[in-house]
Amino acid sequence: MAIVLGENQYGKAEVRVVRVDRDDAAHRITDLNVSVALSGDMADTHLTGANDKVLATDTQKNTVFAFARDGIGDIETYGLRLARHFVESQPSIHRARISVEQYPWNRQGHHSFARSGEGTRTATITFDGEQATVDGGLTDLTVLNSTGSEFWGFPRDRYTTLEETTDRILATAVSATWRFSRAEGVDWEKAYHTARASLLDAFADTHSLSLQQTLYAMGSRVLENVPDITEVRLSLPNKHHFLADLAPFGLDNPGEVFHAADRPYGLIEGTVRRDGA
Ligand SMILES: O=c1[nH]c(=O)c2[nH]c(=O)[nH]c2[nH]1
Repeated sequence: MAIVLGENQYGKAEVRVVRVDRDDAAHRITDLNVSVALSGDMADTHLTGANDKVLATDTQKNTVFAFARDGIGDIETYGLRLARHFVESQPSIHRARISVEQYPWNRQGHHSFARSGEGTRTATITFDGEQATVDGGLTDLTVLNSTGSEFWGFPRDRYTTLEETTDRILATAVSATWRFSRAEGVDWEKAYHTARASLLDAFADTHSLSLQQTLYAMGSRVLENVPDITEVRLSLPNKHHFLADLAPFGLDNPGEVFHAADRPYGLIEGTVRRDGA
């Protein structure tokens, strides 16, 4: 039986780069975690150890910092620059994938910032020498509705103990990834902020009969508001809040005291796309 090398990729993961823009008295901070994954003509290094086609991951890390010297701008543009550079400068590299996480900081003063808990912006850019693909997104955007959520009408079998409810807390930490229809001519900044606001608005104003229904509403809202986005993938952990039983202490609990359970949690995932995308 012959043994062959299968799919492979390599790169520097989680390069933490922080840029300070000092053009004005009010500085700006760009705080990123950048991962590079390259693939191409890498058989030799795996089969014989010849490294003449291997752009060192250390060089990749240096490139991430060097490209930040000219300014970073939005992470989609920065990722596109890096992806194109690796493929176009190294004949042995046929495909690059750049994944970027951006941590938000809120301004406290001209040169003082507080790390914000309002989610992490993400972008993944791939370039194969001809075609570039851009996925935007966000993670860790934690949201909660203290009413306006029901869950009932589900099947009951011998193992079902969950009570039906017409008023519960609905909470989740949103992870979303959206696919852009093109890699040029998009206002990435505007698209990100519109998509993010769409997710938040749809979460807040959907009277929820299930987290699945809320997921669909959130994805639809993004597609309605951002024409350049063709598909939204959502991963929504159901952060359960169980009404605490205070009866043993002789106390009632009219929906005021909850146990915020950590695990297990329901995990609701789905894709909402334009028909034909
Ligand atoms: O919104 C929900 N969807 C479910 O599929 C589910 N399952 C469950 O136990 N609680 C919930 N809530």
